[in-house]
Amino acid sequence: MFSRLVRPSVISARNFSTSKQANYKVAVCGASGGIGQPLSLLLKINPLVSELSLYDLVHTPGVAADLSHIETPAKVKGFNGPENLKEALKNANVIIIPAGVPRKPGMTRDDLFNTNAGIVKALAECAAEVAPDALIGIITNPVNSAVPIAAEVLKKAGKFDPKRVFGISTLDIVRANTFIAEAKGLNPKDVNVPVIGGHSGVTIIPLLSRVTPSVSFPQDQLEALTSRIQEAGTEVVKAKAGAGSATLSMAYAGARFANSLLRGLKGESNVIEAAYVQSDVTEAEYFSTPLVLGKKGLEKNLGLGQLSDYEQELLKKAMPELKKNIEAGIKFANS
Ligand SMILES: NC(=O)c1ccc[n+]([C@@H]2O[C@H](COP(=O)([O-])OP(=O)(O)OC[C@H]3O[C@@H](n4cnc5c(N)ncnc54)[C@H](O)[C@@H]3O)[C@@H](O)[C@H]2O)c1
Ligand SMILES: O=C(O)C[C@H](O)C(=O)O
Repeated sequence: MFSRLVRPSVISARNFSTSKQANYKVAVCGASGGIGQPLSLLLKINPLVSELSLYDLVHTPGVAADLSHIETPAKVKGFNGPENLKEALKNANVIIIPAGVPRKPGMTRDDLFNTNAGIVKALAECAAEVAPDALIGIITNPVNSAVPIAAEVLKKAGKFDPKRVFGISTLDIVRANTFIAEAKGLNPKDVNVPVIGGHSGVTIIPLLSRVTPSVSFPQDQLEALTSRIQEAGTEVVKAKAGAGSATLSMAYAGARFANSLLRGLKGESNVIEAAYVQSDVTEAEYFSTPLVLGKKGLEKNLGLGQLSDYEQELLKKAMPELKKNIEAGIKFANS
């Protein structure tokens, strides 16, 4: 169903086969926000979710009441404010974090660090205490630094398992699939573009030499498409003109990733999804590559695979920025 998330069956959730149902508690931190609300909606209609826990500083009672009227089995509860965070996260199987401020035109994702780093740190501290076995998916920017922050916090608490902490880079893949399908007149649901690296500008590395179905482009078009994928977030920030960044496409991407985590937990085989995780495939300590997901989270890192000369160059350009972002996250968490 959700492997490419929205097919018509998703809209008519009552038609879901009951054999797909399972009992997982999913918590969304930042559930009242631009991403949090549509993401929570998509999770409410996912048959693998039995309990949906909505945490934010504001508005969760209203969002929870609204979603709770949808005719699907998932029980929805809203939790407002830090005093209710523990209850919200307690025994969660999956925690998805879109809490924090988004960009305005002219800002980089790094400009969000000062505000968002502390938010991710506090949420990870609580997860370490009350949901140490949860799979944690981080949407909050800058993702390149936010994941190392969460990892360091969990390490300090003695609860870090690199198989359970993920930076959600799915939107880069969703966009790449869409743009390549448009360029070649294909149905996007049939297109798979591997995107590796991190989640900002030059650290986003689309592997257009490895698209399925196989496609090729003259060098100028290859460079233009690569650059559009790398700057797609900024394209949305500019179009929203001060009203934030991507929310709806991110909710879709976040729901697709959460669904892959849940399918893995449930024991489905061959669940493959890329994410930004602790990694030894390059000299960067965190890196996004395709992963096999399973009952304990990350089961196998599928690595870089073969890169073209152009992609090798992109990787070389990404590395200094990525390492700097990772270092900043580690330093913050330990300061
Ligand atoms: N990974 C990606 O691909 C990707 C894509 C889009 C956006 N983002 C990032 O996601 C984040 C959220 O974006 P948005 O558009 O939903 O923003 P938003 O401002 O609409 O929503 C953020 C929500 O977080 C809540 N929040 C703030 N501090 C909190 C805290 N301490 N605990 C819990 N909740 C808290 C706010 O109350 C708000 O409801 C931003 O950092 C944005 O850059 C990432
Ligand atoms: O661009 C942003 O600031 C939000 C997000 O990272 C995106 O890629 O849309």
